[in-house]
Amino acid sequence: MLELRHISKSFGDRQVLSDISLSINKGEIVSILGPSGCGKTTLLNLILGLTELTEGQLVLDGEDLSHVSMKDRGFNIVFQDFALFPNLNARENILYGLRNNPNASTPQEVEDLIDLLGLRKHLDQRIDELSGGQKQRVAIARTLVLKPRLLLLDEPLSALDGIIKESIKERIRTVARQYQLTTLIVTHDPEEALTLSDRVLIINEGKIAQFAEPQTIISNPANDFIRQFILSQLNIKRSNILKLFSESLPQTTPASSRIAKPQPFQEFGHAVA
Ligand SMILES: Nc1ncnc2c1ncn2[C@@H]1O[C@H](COP(=O)(O)OP(=O)(O)OP(=O)(O)O)[C@@H](O)[C@H]1O
Repeated sequence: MLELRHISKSFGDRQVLSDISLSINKGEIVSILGPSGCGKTTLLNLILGLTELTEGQLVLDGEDLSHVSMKDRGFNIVFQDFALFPNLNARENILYGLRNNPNASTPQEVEDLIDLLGLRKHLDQRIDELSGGQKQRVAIARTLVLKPRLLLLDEPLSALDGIIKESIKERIRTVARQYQLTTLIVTHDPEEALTLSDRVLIINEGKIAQFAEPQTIISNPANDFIRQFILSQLNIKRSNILKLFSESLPQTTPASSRIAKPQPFQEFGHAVA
């Protein structure tokens, strides 16, 4: 279990995060959602160890990691721009991290991961010959061969759309379940957070606005900020949200009354990105 205990962060006089306390279960997928500047990236960087805490503690399975270096925390992040090597092919990128840590995965584990992420037929292609979804899967594979104790994803779907996005979501879920890998995802997109995660952490102005399961956030938003933040996005993408949460929405709210009868959720599990 990952525990954040009364975490605060200031840059100079400016407090960016204040008194963040929560626990995340092993294998859980949690999205960190909030408007631009609310402190999402700062929180991710504090967990990763890129930034020092001002106050509070970060504890994993009872071990206090608050002052442990980034390298020794054993976490890993997939950045928004993938940070792949364009002159290497997909296989070389996946294996790159193992050069300094050759025993992190066995050859069989690497092959299993390649199959799990559907990358076998792309292994000999150079990075600039791959689609956005394929690059994202290579970036995830390259991180996973190092067997991180925690997977952090920074806006993993922002460069993708439609069926490719759904396919990557499905794969992130499969990886988290199969490897019991606690996964934290930064996003500014409510639809993404609500459809991908077990629980969503909504931050507003550096404080927790709500930390709950998607259905609870939809049916029982904690305050006006959530109501407006979620509902305004629902108005744009309501059909997608409703496919998943039609039963959770109160029947009498203005938003739900404007919405057409929900269609069954379309399964994209076998789509190829
Ligand atoms: N190194 C720093 N020094 C000073 N202020 C910083 C630093 N890093 C972040 N901030 C400030 O902290 C606040 C939160 O920034 P952060 O990047 O965490 O927000 P965010 O929610 O990730 O935003 P976005 O969605 O736009 O990336 C911002 O007001 C930002 O200006």
